[in-house]
Amino acid sequence: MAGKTLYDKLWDQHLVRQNDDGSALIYIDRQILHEVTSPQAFEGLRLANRKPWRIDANLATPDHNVPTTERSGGVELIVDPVSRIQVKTLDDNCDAFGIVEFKMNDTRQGIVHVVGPEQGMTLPGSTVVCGDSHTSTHGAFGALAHGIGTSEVEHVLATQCLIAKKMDNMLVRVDGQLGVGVTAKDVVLHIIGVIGTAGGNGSAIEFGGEAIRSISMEGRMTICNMAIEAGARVGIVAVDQTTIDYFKGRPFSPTESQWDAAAAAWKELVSDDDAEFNTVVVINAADIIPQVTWGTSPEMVVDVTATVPNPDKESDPTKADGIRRALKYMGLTADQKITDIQLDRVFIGSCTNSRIEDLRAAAAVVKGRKVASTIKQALVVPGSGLVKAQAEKEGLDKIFIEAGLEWREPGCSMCLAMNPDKLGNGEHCASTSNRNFEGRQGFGGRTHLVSPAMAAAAAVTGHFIDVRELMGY
Ligand SMILES: CC(C)[C@H](C(=O)O)[C@@H](O)C(=O)O
Ligand code: SF4
Repeated sequence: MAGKTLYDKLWDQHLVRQNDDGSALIYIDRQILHEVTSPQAFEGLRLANRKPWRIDANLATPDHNVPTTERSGGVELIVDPVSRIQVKTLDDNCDAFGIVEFKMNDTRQGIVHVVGPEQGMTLPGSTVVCGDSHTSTHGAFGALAHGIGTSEVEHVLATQCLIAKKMDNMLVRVDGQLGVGVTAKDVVLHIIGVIGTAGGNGSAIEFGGEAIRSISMEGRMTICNMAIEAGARVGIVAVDQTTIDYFKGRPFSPTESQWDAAAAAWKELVSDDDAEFNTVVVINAADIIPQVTWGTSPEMVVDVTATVPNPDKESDPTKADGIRRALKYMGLTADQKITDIQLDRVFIGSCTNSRIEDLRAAAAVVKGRKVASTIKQALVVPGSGLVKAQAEKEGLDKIFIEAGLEWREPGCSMCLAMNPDKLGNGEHCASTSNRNFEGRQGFGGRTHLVSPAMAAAAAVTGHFIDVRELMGY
């Protein structure tokens, strides 16, 4: 019998019951909650007169609707009534049910997918869910993590179990070493360019290979974060020493007396050498250079040195139509150079790229430079209050402010238009987030997905530029 993949192992370790119809019941170790997808779940509990089954398995924080400007005035200062009610409702529900919540003005508040790992709430070998598609982020730690719907949030709160169906196994192997100035974001955008936004449908993608092994935990989170953009609900990376080192001393990590046993168990969280995957995709790290999306789907991505595609050169009529539509929405012309795209705003943040390493990368580029005069706004939004504090300790805030970027409070911010940070109609934004759908960052807004270093380079030049060229790598 063939060996097991990491996904198989995690599944088997959490399987409570396998049903004949293919569905199964799996045990959920941790649930993370935010204000958008939890209100009806709590309401459901109330109506059924239930309590959460294991209160301390949950952690909550508001992120999507919080303003990122000065907010010491508390929840009442949220102008939009729907946003205000959502944040207040999360506060009230967590108070009522006794769930630990990092409220808006708690220094530990932030984007759920930054806060969970940072606190050690997400652990290797655990199952983690959240009513949010980018829960795939947590798979970077060798955890089985994916987004769930609101009714499932209620089910997990009530029973600590989830009805699920086992996915296929897919391996995306990135062989060789990444070049200087090429980051995890470029890797995942390149992968999506190769396999497409439906490439991972129905699969749990394990990211492996030499290049992935050499990437930090922050970078692995960036990659797993966008597994969902490749069609997979689950992205996963095997545990190694980098993973284990990340958890030392985090608030919810195993304590001193349990540490050795935990670390020994975590080391087993790798796919067996003879494990069989349903699909294997091999990518050569040397082929990856900084990436920029030009269209309205993450798979519409090219090298920064390339040109915008020409629909007349596309033989598949459906694809040609898709390119035409995207070019129209994006206000771009076929064959235009990517480096000729002028930008209006820059957004450095989101659960894809708002961790300390991302901020360091962006700061290294803007240091000693100024935001181009044609840029209306360049925002830096740390993923959590703790990331913000660390960045300030390192003086990164001063570098950003000095260069003319705005230094904000943590939250989802301009990743999606659920708070005051939005694009204007027709504006182009170099964004480190994960989705470039029509209207994602504001009505008529035009999103280009890039790495933090590339966004920073765009901020100081006003257009896309190969960051390796700017930095003289
Ligand atoms: C609001 C939430 C349900 C949504 C998600 O599930 O991903 C959001 O976080 C997003 O990125 O679009
Ligand atoms: S930062 Fe963006 S992608 Fe991440 S959870 Fe918030 S809205 Fe979703």
